[in-house]
Amino acid sequence: MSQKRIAPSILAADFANLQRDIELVNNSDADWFHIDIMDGVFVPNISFGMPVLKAINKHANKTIDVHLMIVDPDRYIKTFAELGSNVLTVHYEACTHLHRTLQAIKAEGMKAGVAINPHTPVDLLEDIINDIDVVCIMSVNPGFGGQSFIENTYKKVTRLKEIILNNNAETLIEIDGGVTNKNAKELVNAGADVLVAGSYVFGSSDPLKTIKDLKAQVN
Ligand SMILES: O=C(CO)[C@H](O)[C@H](O)COP(=O)(O)O
Ligand SMILES: [Fe+2]
Repeated sequence: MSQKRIAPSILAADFANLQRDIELVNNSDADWFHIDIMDGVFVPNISFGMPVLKAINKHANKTIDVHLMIVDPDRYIKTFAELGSNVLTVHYEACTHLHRTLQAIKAEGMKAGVAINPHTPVDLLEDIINDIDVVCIMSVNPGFGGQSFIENTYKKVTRLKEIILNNNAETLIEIDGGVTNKNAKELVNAGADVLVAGSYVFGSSDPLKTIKDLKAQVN
């Protein structure tokens, strides 16, 4: 079985010491940088935008996983490719022509991700599962870090794994929101491949050790 990945969410980093926190992730057992872009329209919060991603990319030496919480993401696919994104994830709820959006992301050389809100059933992705590289199951309502994990997520992971296997797809399952050492193992047992962790990592007294322990716990 392939290694489970840990993706620290930079939303929870110390922005006044961004380079330090990026180097910390570089030197850790983490696999991906998870970058949350919020527009204040799709979600009731604004995080940061292109100049900050550009600065992150200058120092980061791991896969850049960009989670777009913005309306009409097609407008910025090319820009995010130019900024060095490796995985570009759009929200199911923000796309009218999701299949076309995924094709456009791949045409720019990136892996294509689809995030779904807690109220969106995973079954809605079945017909396009072979076109999706990563499904990001939101285990909180998007917009903020530091929220409590929604327990119904386990059921969604199990069902999505079934859909992936039934269709011989190679899609990765990513979980985003409220991930800690309390739910990581059960998520992976249900079929999760990538665990995003923001406040659990950067809010801990020793983020390097927290990442190391989380990675060891799920592998
Ligand atoms: O997409 C997100 C919020 O919309 C973040 O990636 C997520 O909240 C991670 O933060 P935490 O681990 O603190 O819940
Ligand atoms: Fe996210």
